Amino acid sequence: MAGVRTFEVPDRLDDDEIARLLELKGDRTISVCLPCRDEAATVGPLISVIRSELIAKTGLVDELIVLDDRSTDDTARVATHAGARVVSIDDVHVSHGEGFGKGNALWATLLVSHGDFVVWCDGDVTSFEPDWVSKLLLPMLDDDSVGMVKALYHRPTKYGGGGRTTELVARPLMSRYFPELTGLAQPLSGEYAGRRSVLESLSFVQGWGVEMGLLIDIADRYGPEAIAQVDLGNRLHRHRSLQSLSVQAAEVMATMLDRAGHPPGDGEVQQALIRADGTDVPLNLRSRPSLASLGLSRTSA
Ligand SMILES: O=c1ccn([C@@H]2O[C@H](COP(=O)(O)OP(=O)(O)O)[C@@H](O)[C@H]2O)c(=O)[nH]1
Ligand SMILES: O=C(O)[C@@H](COP(=O)(O)O)O[C@H]1O[C@H](CO)[C@@H](O)[C@H](O)[C@H]1O
Repeated sequence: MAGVRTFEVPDRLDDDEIARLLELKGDRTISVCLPCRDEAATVGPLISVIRSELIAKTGLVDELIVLDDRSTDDTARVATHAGARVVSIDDVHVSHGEGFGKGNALWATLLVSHGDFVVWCDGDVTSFEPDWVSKLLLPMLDDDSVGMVKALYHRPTKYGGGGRTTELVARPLMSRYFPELTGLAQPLSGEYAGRRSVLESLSFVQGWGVEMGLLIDIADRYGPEAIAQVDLGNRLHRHRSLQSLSVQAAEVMATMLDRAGHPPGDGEVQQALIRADGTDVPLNLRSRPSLASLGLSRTSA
């Protein structure tokens, strides 16, 4: 069975490898986008290192955007001060209607960025290395048939393993319905790169189902071999409570079951996670249409 491809990359990219990467890039452009909701505590150093190592030093990255998703902390000020272009989600909503969630933020970054390739990174990562961006780009710059590159990493924390939603929801459902994706170690990883022409052809689930939706749709449309993964080493990030993660799990599950052809049965469809005390949390299962379907495509990298 065809599946996703794992590309070997060196632990550290030396000057020769960076030079080769720049040659492969040619005159194509690269955007790094950070979706952020209340990430003032961690986003500054991320921006600084991307600016100094990937923009000023090598010129690999052409554009750095922080998408501020209604932060109530100092994210916008910190990000502006560190040198990112900060886009408020409210400005996107003025022209495209209101949305919510991580997927909505990612879709907005695709809309406002210009790169032929887009690299995403979560704003709460504290183990970021500039090589991550280079490694995520390598397979796509080298091979035109690769449309998306996901990070594969190790999580040296007490939570261990692949992450709780990954191991308890995404992986079991991949095994059952999408075996062609099971080779992906970190399907939910927030660090990944995409080819604009591919990304613009896809709709984006607005909530936490966005990563699984994109992967399933790319495999369906372009074949699983259009998806690659590269090893980025160790990753550290903030951990949510189980209570909060259960909403993420419910949205990932709903996205996967919908795409597997198992939407909820007849009768009233529950679009909420119902807790034992009877309270319910609405699930964010709406989608943003592909940019191509809106006539908003930019390039064809
Ligand atoms: O509605 C949302 C939810 C998340 N995020 C951002 O998406 C990334 C991933 O979210 P988070 O790290 O909270 O997920 P977790 O790793 O805890 O599952 C982070 O940069 C968040 O700030 C966002 O912009 N809007
Ligand atoms: O993998 C998972 O199960 C969750 C939660 O991880 P933890 O159990 O807190 O290590 O984390 C994923 O989702 C996040 C939101 O998009 C991303 O930030 C992580 O990269 C991703 O692994």
